[in-house]
Amino acid sequence: KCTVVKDGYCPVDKSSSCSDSAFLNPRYLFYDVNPSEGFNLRRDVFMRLAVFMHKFAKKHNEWKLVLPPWNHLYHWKSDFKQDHLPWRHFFDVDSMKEFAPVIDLDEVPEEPSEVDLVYSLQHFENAFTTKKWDWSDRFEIKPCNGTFSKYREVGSGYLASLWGSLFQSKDVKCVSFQGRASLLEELLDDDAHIRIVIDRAEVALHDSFGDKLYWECRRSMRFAQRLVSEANAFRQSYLNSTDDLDGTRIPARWQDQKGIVRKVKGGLYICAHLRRGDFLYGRKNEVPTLESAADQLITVLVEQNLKTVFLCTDGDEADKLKLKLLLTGYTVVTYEPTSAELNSFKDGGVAIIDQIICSQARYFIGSHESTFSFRIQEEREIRGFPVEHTFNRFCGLNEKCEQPSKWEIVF
Ligand SMILES: C[C@@H]1O[C@H](OP(=O)(O)OP(=O)(O)OC[C@H]2O[C@@H](n3cnc4c(=O)[nH]c(N)nc43)[C@H](O)[C@@H]2O)[C@@H](O)[C@H](O)[C@@H]1O
Repeated sequence: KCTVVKDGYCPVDKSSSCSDSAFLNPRYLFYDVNPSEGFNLRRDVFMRLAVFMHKFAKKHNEWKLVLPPWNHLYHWKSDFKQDHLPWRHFFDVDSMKEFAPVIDLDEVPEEPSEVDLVYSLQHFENAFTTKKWDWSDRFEIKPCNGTFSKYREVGSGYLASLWGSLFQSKDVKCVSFQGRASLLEELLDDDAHIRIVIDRAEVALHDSFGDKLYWECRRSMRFAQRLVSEANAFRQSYLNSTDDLDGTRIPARWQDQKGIVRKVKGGLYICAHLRRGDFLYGRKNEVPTLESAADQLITVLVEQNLKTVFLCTDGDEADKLKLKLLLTGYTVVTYEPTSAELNSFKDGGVAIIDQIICSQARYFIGSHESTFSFRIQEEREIRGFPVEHTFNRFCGLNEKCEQPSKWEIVF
């Protein structure tokens, strides 16, 4: 049954009777991210590791990258618990497996409560304060800085909280780390352990941001089909938008997409991603007042000769109502799940549905330095929108406003 050794590894789900030593003696690379990071930065951290695994697995096909379950994130405001969600709740993990050997935690045989070793990444001390900065890629096992308090010595090992569960680790090593994720290869090469955790994985950087491999990995991150279906049904019902009408259809398999022609029109609406929440104080100069946001939207609507805005925001009901009033004469559409739908999709799924609807709009305007907006821009790049219809953002009232960098897709 182990049919494929394409690109040097067998996709794990097709491998049950493979006699390859990789399947007889699998090794698992777990990872975790600083708990305060949001959903869309976590997706970016995943990509850094997935690109690394894509290359590493060609030489060491016994390794699988284990996707850390999603635990209730700070931004998930619904009051029901949203813990231990596997990646397949949000993403098409089978599609992701076609890029790199990744598995959800519950696919690890005998889900472990014990790992062999945690490498906890940390920045070099004074890395950002000394004037003489050493830019070279490097790492060094060092005494642990603040993050070490996360690990408690118990008996001959350690107890650690990883992705919201308690784990025992035989050992913990802190690694001052500076550079690309592929530097991890040197750490793993010298190691004979079976279950290794890379904690604070966000410290590792992209091997190469925005190159062909980056985009292959990004294209493989298709959303879970039920979220796509829900977004598509909503588009059809409330925005008269379908892939065929809008010309936004892409091949069913990401591997079959060979390029884009930047002629895609999209649905007859603009999408506004208006980040509020913690941005109201964290990015207060760049967040527009609602009056200013409405003015900026009217300018775009007139320019694009459109009458409809799909509003996607983490603002509250009062914000949405006020914006609707400020846009009287235009139609403002929002995706409002029933409580049963919210319970089923969860806050993260609803956010993805918002993102999917935005990725199909004729024109997109997002929020300054929001990774939520960045991921929408990437989806639109995959569909082939003209760049000027994608890389736009709201400006703060008194800000010297620069538009976002144009990170164009590469095949
Ligand atoms: C500055 C940093 O910005 C980072 O936010 P930023 O990149 O926008 O993007 P995220 O890291 O994804 O965090 C924002 C979260 O807020 C919710 N959210 C934001 N906008 C929308 C929306 O339009 N629709 C829906 N349904 N949900 C939204 C959603 O849960 C999303 O994952 C933060 O994660 C960090 O904590 C920090 O504040």
